[in-house]
Amino acid sequence: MPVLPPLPDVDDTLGMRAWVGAHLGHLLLEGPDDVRGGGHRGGQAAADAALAAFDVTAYARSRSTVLPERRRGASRLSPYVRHGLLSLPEVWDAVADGPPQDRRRYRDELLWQEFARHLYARLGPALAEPLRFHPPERLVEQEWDEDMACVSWVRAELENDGWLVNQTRMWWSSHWTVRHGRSWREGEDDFFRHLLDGSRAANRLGWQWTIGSGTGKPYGFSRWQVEKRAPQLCRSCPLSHACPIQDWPDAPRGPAVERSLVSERTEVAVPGAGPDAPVVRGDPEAVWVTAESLGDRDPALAAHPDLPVVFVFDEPLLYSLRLSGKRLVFIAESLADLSGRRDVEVRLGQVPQELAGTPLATTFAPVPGFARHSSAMTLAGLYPWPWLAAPRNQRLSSYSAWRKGVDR
Ligand SMILES: Cc1cc2nc3c(=O)[nH]c(=O)nc-3n(C[C@H](O)[C@H](O)[C@H](O)COP(=O)(O)OP(=O)(O)OC[C@H]3O[C@@H](n4cnc5c(N)ncnc54)[C@H](O)[C@@H]3O)c2cc1C
Repeated sequence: MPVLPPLPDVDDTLGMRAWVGAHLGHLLLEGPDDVRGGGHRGGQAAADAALAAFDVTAYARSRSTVLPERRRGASRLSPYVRHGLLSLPEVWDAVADGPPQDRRRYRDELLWQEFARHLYARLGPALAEPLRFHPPERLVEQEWDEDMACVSWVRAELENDGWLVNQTRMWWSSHWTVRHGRSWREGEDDFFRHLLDGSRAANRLGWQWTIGSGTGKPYGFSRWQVEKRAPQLCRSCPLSHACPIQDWPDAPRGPAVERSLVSERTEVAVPGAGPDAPVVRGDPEAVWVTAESLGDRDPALAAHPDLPVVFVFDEPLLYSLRLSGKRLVFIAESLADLSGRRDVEVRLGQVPQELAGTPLATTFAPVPGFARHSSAMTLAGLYPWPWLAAPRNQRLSSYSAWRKGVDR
């Protein structure tokens, strides 16, 4: 496949949508003609500005606030964390001077992200299987009431912005699976198509924890949470006097999984933790950046400041995923921003074929796709992933068991 034409300027919103529509539109959920951006601008400059503007004060109290938006305490940094524009260690350090309670709570959430990455590094695609308990079973399918203000509002925010606070992710996933018995795998795929921070690691962990597959305790979503976190939604709801979620859902946990991969210290080779130090086997001619690590401070990019950079949109993968255009706009903006400082070539096709024959430097990524592709490529330099706490065979049976094995 050809090298794609140069990206528009990162601030050229219309140009960027047109570029994504023209070159990637055949792979998108919405098709080529309805490409829109989400609620975050991609790129290192936007990521650095968002981190600089974030104040962790009052995070512990207001992290779960849904509305009004100005009272939300969540950092909204997740799309930048997801795509490696901000590493977990640098976000960790950025809150060092915050009030102790807020700093502790915030860092705890960063560790949940790290826990998700450890799970995915160790289990790979098996993270899509229930970890300890099967999902709760529903024998009678309840009617899904489209008029509920809370649920339809969450849906609109997901589709328009591609970002939700943690609280409403839990509402939606509980409503979907715990109350309605719908497949959590389908719900997870749907989130993945829209969320700008969508990662298999954190998304699968979030779904498994909400529906009780990780803990045996499904999270129940009912009117009570909406009244507490976003009361204006209940006030505006046409079903306010006949609320379908007035009571807690009947949420018995599913049966235990017979052979739980997280209850044993299972060693699964792919993708693993990656190298602890750079592995240099030759002279690279280019740096290959992946969607896991698009920032200027990517270790391979930083080690080779004068080399050209190459990124490949993985056509077969994107064809099967059918992502919303806003996700690819975010990635294209990130590459456009990088192009302001580096010589960036963007390609579309099968990753190993596109890069065949070029000795490359790259940063290890703890996802199965990296292991698959990189084994078929010529890697002259492989750089370590910036872990917050490197995997050392910690227990994965629960967050608290894992946390005990982490030196942070
Ligand atoms: C059903 C469900 C699906 C989810 N899917 C994703 C996903 O695809 N990608 C994703 O990054 N997060 C996911 N999360 C976790 C969490 O909701 C988001 O990370 C968080 O809402 C992002 O907003 P923020 O940056 O303002 O977070 P903050 O509250 O400011 O937290 C700071 C950072 O910590 C990390 N973090 C916070 N909470 C969690 C958590 N529960 N699990 C893992 N990491 C966390 C994120 O990197 C986040 O940017 C999901 C949660 C649920 C319940």
